[in-house]
Formats: sequence, structure tokens, C-alpha cells
Amino acid sequence: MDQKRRMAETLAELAVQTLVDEVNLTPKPGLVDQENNGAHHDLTIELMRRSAVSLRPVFTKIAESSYEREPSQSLREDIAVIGRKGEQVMLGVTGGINTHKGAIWSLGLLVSAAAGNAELSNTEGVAERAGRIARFQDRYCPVASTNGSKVKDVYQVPGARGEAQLNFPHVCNIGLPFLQQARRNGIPETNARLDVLLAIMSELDDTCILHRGGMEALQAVKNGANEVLKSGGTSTNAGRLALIRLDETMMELFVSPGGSADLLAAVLFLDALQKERSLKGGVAVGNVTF
Ligand SMILES: CC(C)(COP(=O)(O)OP(=O)(O)OC[C@H]1O[C@@H](n2cnc3c(N)ncnc32)[C@H](O[C@H]2O[C@H](COP(=O)(O)OP(=O)(O)OP(=O)(O)O)[C@@H](O)[C@H]2O)[C@@H]1O)[C@@H](O)C(=O)NCCC(=O)NCCS
Ligand SMILES: Nc1ncnc2[nH]cnc12
Repeated sequence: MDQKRRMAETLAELAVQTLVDEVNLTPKPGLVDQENNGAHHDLTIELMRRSAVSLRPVFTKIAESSYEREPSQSLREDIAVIGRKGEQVMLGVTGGINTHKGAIWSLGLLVSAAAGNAELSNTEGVAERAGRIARFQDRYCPVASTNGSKVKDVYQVPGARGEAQLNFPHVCNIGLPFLQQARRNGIPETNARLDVLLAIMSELDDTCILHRGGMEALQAVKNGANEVLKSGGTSTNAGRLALIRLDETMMELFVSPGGSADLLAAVLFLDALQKERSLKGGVAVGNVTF
């Protein structure tokens, strides 16, 4: 197998694995996990896993198409075609249910950035390169009214597109540092990841929540996530109780933090990529400690 194919398959495997890890992580408020389907009537964990696995060829194609290419208009438009086809693959597997649209977008861009430069293992460098790709306009993007586009206009929030174009601030400035600090503090990995999700939820203007519940629901979710962290996080008894209260609130409001879940997956992807490339002797210039 040639180097390009090997790298593409490795990146696709990492992306799929992080989506499976995200859905398996339990207990997540409002989201599908191993205990329940959160605030979703149409999703199950089996469906989410099938959806994640169906995306392997999509991420492989994005990586192959991006191999050793610098961010450019043509790269942006090439991967947009693959990403849009990927959304159709996902909808085919799920019978029309949106499981991973945001994840195809965010992880697709990160996979593309990582494939463009095999030496890049520093997480912020990959996110910055992904942001550069996202800032090129996709001239062929069909004009569609989506949940995200509707609430972005009403509430003036950046949404998934803005998050990427700003170099993934919730991933690089919140999620990754939180994960590293939690590990340094000896917090068990599952709790560390749950705390990362809560840290992102406490700050993100998640268009999934805004679409279903408006600004009041978003503020309630941010406050509740903050409460869990202020109580000591999910590895403490007080934090666990606050998490149960947050889950109850979210079920009453029937809102789900789908955007935060995607950005947790992005954190896990960059973390796994850095490990992979450091182990292979790549140039690690980030400040992650293991
Ligand atoms: C740029 C696109 C992402 C299109 O985005 P758009 O602004 O049009 O918005 P949406 O189509 O609504 O999708 C955005 C999805 O991104 C996630 N998300 C939300 N907020 C944020 C945020 N602040 N930062 C990052 N990511 C965010 C979220 O995805 C997750 O939730 C999904 C379920 O959402 P939804 O359908 O709203 O909720 P339901 O509960 O199912 O619906 P209701 O019951 O309420 O009706 C789930 O998929 C999670 O993944 C948002 O949904 C991009 O798609 C695009 O342009 N693509 C074109 C292809 C391309 O260029 N690709 C290049 C790279 S491959
Ligand atoms: N675990 C999850 N549950 C519901 N929606 C999601 N979108 C991304 N991950 C999700």
C-alpha cells in the first residue's frame, strides 16, 4: 500500500474511532449514550455507531484528496463535494436522520488539514490549518435553509461554520487544555472526557440547543454545565448530582447539545492524532503531556 493510502486510512480510522468513543461515553446529558437516547426520539446508540462506521470511506477520500496539499480554494471545494456526498451516505444509512452532519464538517476539515502535512502533530497547528481551509468560500455550496442557518440569523451566533473559520476555539482553548489538565490531576479518563464535554457546553452557542429551545434553554444548559464543573466535575459526588440535575433540566426542555458532542469528538481526534504522530516520531511541538 502506498504512503498516501496508508495515511488516509489511518486518519479515517482515527476519525471513526473518535465518533464511536464520543457516542459510547456515558453518562452524557441530553445526548445518546450507553444508558439512554437523551433528548432524541429518532436516535439510538446502534444507529449512531452504524453512522460513524459508514463515514470511514468518506474520511478516507477526504484525506486522499487533501494529501500534501496546501489550503486553497480548490482544496476547499474538492472536500466540500466529498463532504456533501458523505452527508448523503449518512442519511442513507440512518434512513434520513441527521446523526453526524456537524461531525462530517468538523472532522472532515481536521482530517483534510492533517493529510495536507504529515509532519504536523501539534493540535493547534492542525486546527489552524483546518480553519484556513474553512475560510475559503465554497462557491458551489447550495443555498439551503437548515436548522443552523435559521438560528444563526436570529441569534447572530457563529455556528459550526464560524467555529471552524475561527480555528476551532472551543476545541483548542477549552476542550484540549481541559483534557490535559484533568489528566495531570489524575482524573479517570471517562470523567476527564465528560468534564471536557461540560466545559464546551458551558461556553458554546450550540445551534442544536438554540433551534429546539431558544436562548433561554441555551443559558440554562450553560449554567447547568458550569454548576457541574464548579461542584468539582463528574468524578466527585457533588458533581455527579449536579450532572443528574442538568440531565433532568435538559430532558424537561428536550434539548440536546449535538454541536458540543461534535466538538468533543474533534478534541478526541486531535488528541489521538498527536499521540499517533508522536509515537511515529513526527514533530511534536504542542504542549500536550502524556
Ligand atoms: C457548514 C455546515 C456545518 C452547515 O451548517 P449549517 O450552519 O447550515 O447548520 P446545520 O446544517 O444545522 O448543521 C450544523 C451542525 O453542526 C453542529 N453544531 C451546532 N452548533 C455548533 C457549533 N457552535 N460549533 C460546532 N458545531 C456545531 C451540529 O451537529 C450535531 O447536531 C446534529 C443534529 O442537529 P440538528 O439537525 O439541528 O438537530 P436535530 O435534533 O436532529 O433536529 P431537530 O429535531 O431539532 O429538528 C448532528 O448532526 C450533530 O453532528 C449541527 O447540526 C456544513 O454541513 C456544510 O456546509 N457542509 C457542506 C459540505 C462541506 O463543505 N464539507 C467540507 C468539510 S467535509
Ligand atoms: N451522542 C450524540 N447524541 C445525539 N446527537 C449527537 N450528535 C453527535 N453526537 C451525538
